[in-house]
Amino acid sequence: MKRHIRFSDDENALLLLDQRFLPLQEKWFVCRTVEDVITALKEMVVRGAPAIGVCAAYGCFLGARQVAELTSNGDWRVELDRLLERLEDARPTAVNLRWAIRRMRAAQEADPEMANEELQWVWLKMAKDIHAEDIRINKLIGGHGAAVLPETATVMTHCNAGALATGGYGTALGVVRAGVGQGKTIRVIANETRPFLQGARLTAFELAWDDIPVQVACDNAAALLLAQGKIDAVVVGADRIAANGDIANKIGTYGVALAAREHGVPFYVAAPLSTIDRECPSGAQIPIEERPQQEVARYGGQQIVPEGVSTLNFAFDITPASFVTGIVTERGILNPPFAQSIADAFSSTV
Ligand SMILES: CSC[C@@H](O)[C@@H](O)C(=O)COP(=O)(O)O
Repeated sequence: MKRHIRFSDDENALLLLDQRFLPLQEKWFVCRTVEDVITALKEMVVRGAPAIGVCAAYGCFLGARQVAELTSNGDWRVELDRLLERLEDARPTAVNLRWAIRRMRAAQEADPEMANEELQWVWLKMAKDIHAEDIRINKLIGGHGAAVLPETATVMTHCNAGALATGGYGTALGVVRAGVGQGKTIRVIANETRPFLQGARLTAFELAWDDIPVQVACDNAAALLLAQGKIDAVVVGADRIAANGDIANKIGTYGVALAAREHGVPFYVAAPLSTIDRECPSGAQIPIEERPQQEVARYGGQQIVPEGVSTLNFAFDITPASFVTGIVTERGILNPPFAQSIADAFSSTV
């Protein structure tokens, strides 16, 4: 897969492969300000929890640069706070957004008198490091997850937890990529993932690009495919994982987990530790993003719901920890009971 998040030193801008137009068109969205990054996140130019975190880190740098141009002396810090608060609100469920901004902020708080120019330098370097680190972590996740897949496996995925949803390589699709790299014969059934069609458009696009066999199925075929014994493992990503192991992921994930449990198919969640929110005791405290009604009411630019009829557009659901076979992280696979294995993962060093 090509690199879809790039910082151009020549243009001094963040360039994002615009996922709204994939797989039909390759267009690039240019971010020069925090507002551009907020728009990119809200409009889903870029999406997927780890990718959102990487873009937020670059957004901090763009914010620091922008306030240096607009304000004088100490005022820039106040204006920067305001911009970063807005950035943090761009998408409520994906915790990597808050995680990245906190990490950037910690560097500033360590030296509160730091001049704007120096902060820009520090933050651009940090954003590039977070980006590179995410790819490295995805590869570790991939290696751990691939080890539990059979030599020949059909994997069901939901949404897109691939290179396009991360700094590169992918979490759930990182497991698939690493499995193929280990010489296993892996094919993927990608649930189409209404309404934004991340599975049909993005997962299929990036796997086909890498010559990994993939078929797209309607979301409502998932239970049938699991009942027919056609799936060896379900592997999905996560937007936020609570301290007890409850998982927030793309709407429809919970239904897939229910059917997988009923039919004895292992259900793995692949995510970096930065997706685990230890301040969130359970899934009940995870905010579920509601998106514009139009995303459900329209399909391919056409209105498909009668005018005047409202729609429900919850972007995520919560899969209880009891349905999860294992959480695949960069520190290995966490097993139930997750409250304990999550706490252990944070206390261990690699
Ligand atoms: C590696 S990405 C994991 C999740 O972020 C992914 O499965 C997902 O639900 C993304 O939702 P999205 O609304 O497309 O940002």
